[in-house]
Parts: sequence; C-alpha cells; structure tokens
Amino acid sequence: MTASGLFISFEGIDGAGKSTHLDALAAALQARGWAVTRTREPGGTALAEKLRTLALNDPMDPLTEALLMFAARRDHLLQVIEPALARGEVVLCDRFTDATFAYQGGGRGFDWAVLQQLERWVQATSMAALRQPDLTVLFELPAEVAARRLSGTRMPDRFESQPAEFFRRVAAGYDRRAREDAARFVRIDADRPRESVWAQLEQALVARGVL
Ligand SMILES: Nc1ncnc2c1ncn2[C@@H]1O[C@H](COP(=O)(O)OP(=O)(O)O)[C@@H](O)[C@H]1O
Ligand SMILES: Cc1cn([C@H]2C[C@H](O)[C@@H](COP(=O)(O)OP(=O)(O)O)O2)c(=O)[nH]c1=O
Repeated sequence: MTASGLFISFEGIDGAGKSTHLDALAAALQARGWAVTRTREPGGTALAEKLRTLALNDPMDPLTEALLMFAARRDHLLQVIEPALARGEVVLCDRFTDATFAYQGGGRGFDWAVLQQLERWVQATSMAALRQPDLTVLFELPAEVAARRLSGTRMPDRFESQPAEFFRRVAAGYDRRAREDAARFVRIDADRPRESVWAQLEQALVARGVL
C-alpha cells in the first residue's frame, strides 16, 4: 500500500465489465467516507485525453502506439494520480500499465522488455521506487462473451474492432502480468451475472481491509 492514499486499477479486455463495477465500487467507497478520484487511461488529463483520441483512432505502428500510451500515463501520473494519493484519496483507475503490456505487448506483439524499460522511466518516483497500483482487479472472460456484450452498444475504436484472436492474445498478456506480480492482482471471473461479479469484487476488497 502507498503511505497515504490507495491506488486501485481495473483491467480486462473490452466489454469485461470494468466501467460498470468501477462505478459501483466508487459509490461503495464513498459511502464508507473515502474521498475517491475516478479516472481512466489513456486519458485523465486534458493532454492525455488528446493523446487518447489519437491512439484510439489514427493508424500508427506499435512503437508509436506504446509511446503515446506512456506519454499520456506520465502526464496523468504527475497531474492527477500522485496528487490524489498525496491527499490520501482512493484512486480508481480504469486501466493502467498492465493494459499496455496486454494490448501493445500481447495483442500487437511488441517487445515486452522494451515496455518494461518504458515502465521504469515513466513510473519512477522521487523515492527511486516504481509507482504501481496497490491493487489491480483483473476481469476475466472469454473474448466471444465480451464481444457479444459490446455488440450494438457503441462505435468500435481501433482496439474494439479487432478480431477475437487479438483479444485472446491480450488476455494472455494480462495473464503473464498477473503471474509476474501475483500479490498485486485480484482475478475475477467476469463471465457471471453482475451480482456475482460484484460479490467476488466485494469479498476480495473486504479480505484486504479496503471495504
Ligand atoms: N456481468 C455482466 N453480465 C452481462 N452484461 C454485463 C455485465 N457487466 C457489464 N455488462 C454490460 O456489458 C457491457 C460492457 O460493460 P462495461 O462495464 O462497459 O465494460 P468495460 O468497461 O470493461 O469495457 C455494458 O453494456 C454492460 O452493461
Ligand atoms: C491504457 C491502455 C489502453 N489501451 C486500449 C484498450 C482499450 O481498447 C482502449 C480504451 O480503453 P477503455 O477506456 O477501456 O475504452 P472504452 O471507454 O471504449 O471502454 O485503449 C491500450 O491499448 N493500451 C493501454 O496502455
């Protein structure tokens, strides 16, 4: 845990149910008196939202894509995440660096070791430590189920329009990250009704003393 606030990220393939449960968790935490900063990546600041629009819509090579994600992250960390943690708040972030490993590393096949180097540059803190979420909630479900949930709900972006095979590689990237840092991850079976997904999330957070 951070000395002051608490940094929680939500991860999973598109359509896994992250936004739905992030809203529910924000409400549950606020009801218990926590100040909550709810944010997302790529995005969260004026500059990072501009980079998000580029990354989600303009064709580009995998290195450019990875650099845009980390550029947006750097601004977001400095402007939003670190100040909120210093104020003692809970930061709920819809995706963080694990998404870069999953989408650019797993999905696009970009070099894992280069991503690790970028992670060290971008997330270095003044204490020479690496800023990571205290807890990462990973929503897991088959790519076909997620695609069915999304069909017809919104215009697909450059990622959402990828075939199921791309999302299987993204899921494999998430699995690798979760195994590399198992203590940070809570893995949720997201192929269940909303109440069951919420119950798994609530139980994990109660077990860690957050709820
Ligand atoms: N457990 C669930 N079962 C069925 N549909 C769900 C479930 N959780 C979320 N949904 C629906 O699936 C769609 C994608 O959910 P969302 O929370 O936006 O996913 P994400 O943020 O991970 O892309 C939404 O229409 C949402 O209402
Ligand atoms: C944070 C991040 C997101 N992404 C992708 C995953 C998503 O398809 C997309 C935007 O994420 P998201 O905000 O979950 O999309 P939406 O609001 O449409 O549900 O960006 C990456 O490829 N790399 C990253 O580092």
